[in-house]
Amino acid sequence: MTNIKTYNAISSKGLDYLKAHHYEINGNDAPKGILLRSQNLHDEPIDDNVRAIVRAGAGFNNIPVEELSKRGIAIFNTPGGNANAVKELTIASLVLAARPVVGAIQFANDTRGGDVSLRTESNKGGYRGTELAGKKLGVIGLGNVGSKVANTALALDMDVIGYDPGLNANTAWRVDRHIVHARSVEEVLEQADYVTVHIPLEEKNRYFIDADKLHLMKPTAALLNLSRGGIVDDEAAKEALDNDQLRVYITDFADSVLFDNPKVIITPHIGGSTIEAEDTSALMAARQLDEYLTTGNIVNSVNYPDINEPFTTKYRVGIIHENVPNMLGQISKFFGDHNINIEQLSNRAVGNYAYTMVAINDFTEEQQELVKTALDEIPHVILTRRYVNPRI
Ligand SMILES: NC(=O)c1ccc[n+]([C@@H]2O[C@H](COP(=O)([O-])OP(=O)(O)OC[C@H]3O[C@@H](n4cnc5c(N)ncnc54)[C@H](O)[C@@H]3O)[C@@H](O)[C@H]2O)c1
Ligand SMILES: O=C(O)[C@H](O)COP(=O)(O)O
Repeated sequence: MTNIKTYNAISSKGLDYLKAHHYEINGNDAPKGILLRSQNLHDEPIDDNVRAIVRAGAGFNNIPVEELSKRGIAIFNTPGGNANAVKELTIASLVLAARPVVGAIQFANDTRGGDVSLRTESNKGGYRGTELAGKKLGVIGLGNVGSKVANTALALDMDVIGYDPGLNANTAWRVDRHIVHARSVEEVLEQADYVTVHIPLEEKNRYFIDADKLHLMKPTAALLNLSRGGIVDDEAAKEALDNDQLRVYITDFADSVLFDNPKVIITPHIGGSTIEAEDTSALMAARQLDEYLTTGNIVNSVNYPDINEPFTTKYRVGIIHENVPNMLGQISKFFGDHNINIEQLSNRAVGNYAYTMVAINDFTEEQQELVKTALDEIPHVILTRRYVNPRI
């Protein structure tokens, strides 16, 4: 049985799927795959046997993607699997930023003795809030989460302005046509009463919301960060709050600099923590992992191009290689030189890496052995795997 190593609490929906497909979970053999959530893999040795790592969730900044890509390890995430959960917590956070609900609950619970009803009723003026309707929400990042937040805010009668220079023809359609597309993030920050950030923690996004950007915001504005610690410069946010340049900051990422601050609300990274989101993400992750390990199909990879073709031949060879000239020429020449007939050849490249899948019907044991060893000798080939179709 193929062993899969797991980290973190992975929903049984995903684990059961793998067990039903003849995988062992956390067995004694060297693992072929890793399934995880937020476990930090940056300082963790990854066994040479590992061929795939799947993040049951969206953010993959906990995985050393570049280093593992050079070793031929395919890395996947489960885009959208927990987006609804984050959307709902973001809407809750908007309400918490508009109405002093947290303080009001605390006050009601702290009320001891006397005429409780009179005491709470007479003090409720101290917990007056504002309404979201008619206010402007700025959404930075209109991906799986941001687009849902933006669309839902329209239904709350908010005006919505969004910023995402990475939208393409496939992703732009998710965003309601009533959402104004800003040309710059500055435009969003200057106009919005509420700003919510839904972007990945990549190097270019570290401290994306820094002191300069905070200065552009209205002093009455609220800032929400349910994307990652490190996307907002928390020290700068604290300073903006202390200097009345920002009204409230809600974050899903604890940072000691923000503790015990009445203008801050911290949740302990629970954006994706619903039963539904954990089930969906784990099942997506398990399916993608099984699909790659058994057919070579790549779906939702964050480091290699996706290729997802029906497995209709007896064999396939998947070749992960660098995205440099003449690789297809050399690969097809290799098969021709060894008298192996190619039924179908698929190739895609993204960034520094490319994936070539060769479909084969007639493939002797000797030829298979050769492919396993000699193909890897072609310069810039990183890893070759052979797949056998169990249905033929
Ligand atoms: N709090 C939680 O539990 C939780 C749950 C899910 C996701 N997240 C975080 O939220 C992030 C977003 O999730 P998603 O599912 O929407 O991801 P996604 O990949 O679907 O969308 C991210 C969007 O951000 C855009 N983007 C990237 N950099 C940008 C920038 N500088 N300015 C504007 N737009 C930018 C991209 O073009 C993309 O459309 C994840 O990377 C993860 O870190 C947190
Ligand atoms: O990026 C994500 O999907 C979220 O941050 C959820 O993380 P978790 O799986 O550790 O809850």
